[in-house]
Amino acid sequence: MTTIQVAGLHVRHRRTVALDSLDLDFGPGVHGLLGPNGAGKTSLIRVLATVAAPNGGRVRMLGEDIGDPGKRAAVRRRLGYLPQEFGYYPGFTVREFVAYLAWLKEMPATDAPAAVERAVARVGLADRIDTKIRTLSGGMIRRVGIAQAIVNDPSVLLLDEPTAGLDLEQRVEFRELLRELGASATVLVSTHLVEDVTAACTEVTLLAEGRLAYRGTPDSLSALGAEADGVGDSPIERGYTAALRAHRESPMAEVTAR
Ligand SMILES: Nc1ncnc2c1ncn2[C@@H]1O[C@H](COP(=O)(O)OP(=O)(O)OP(=O)(O)O)[C@@H](O)[C@H]1O
Repeated sequence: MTTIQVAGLHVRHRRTVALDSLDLDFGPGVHGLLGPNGAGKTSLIRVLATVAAPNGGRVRMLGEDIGDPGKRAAVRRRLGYLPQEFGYYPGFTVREFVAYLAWLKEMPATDAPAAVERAVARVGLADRIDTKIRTLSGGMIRRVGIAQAIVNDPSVLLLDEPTAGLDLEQRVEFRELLRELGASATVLVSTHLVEDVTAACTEVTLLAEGRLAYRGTPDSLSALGAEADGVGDSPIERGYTAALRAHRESPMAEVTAR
């Protein structure tokens, strides 16, 4: 089942081409979005989150064309989004902030309080729910960001570097949460931490210079690393460097292994 279809997507920031005629589709599961700095990961996630309009191309999400302003509100109610730079109100408690986001997502008022408690518990902050956000650590604030993204049980969840700032134990728990969420939702996670991809993702999409460089499973990417003599400290790191090298040597060719 395809929940997100991207066709000919083009995004420019002034003179920089961030996404260059990108075609992609995603279905339920956890999709790791990898790529070097400036590859276009954030640009893609921002278009999918409906916070940035592309310069060209089309995106269908959950059966709707998100370029159609009349369809966007219905899609947004079924979306969860954690931006790379996540804004919050430091004087709000965790409960108040996540409840505010539930309200913005137009959740029914009768369901919201229990949904807020459930989302906060899922990120391991139940004991801090009535604490002001300004008194939390950076990693805890990141977890508040994840809680607001999942409060509406989204069908599409977009997480831009969600594990940045989380300690190892939290990352391990977060991967478990990702696997749970990916059982029913389409989850896109951009990350620089390839070990998160190995542990939690069902598929890998590697972008480079605004184009698709590789698609496959974490295992197939690791296998490519062994075959193509990639460099790195783990099988998936070797796969990552091998796929990037192949893409740079022949940028029109996407290496696909499914
Ligand atoms: N607001 C902006 N103004 C100008 N250029 C931008 C802007 N945002 C992004 N870019 C450029 O667009 C390209 C893609 O950036 P993007 O942030 O999408 O990449 P990324 O893969 O998320 O990178 P990172 O891993 O560093 O977060 C880069 O060349 C970047 O410099």
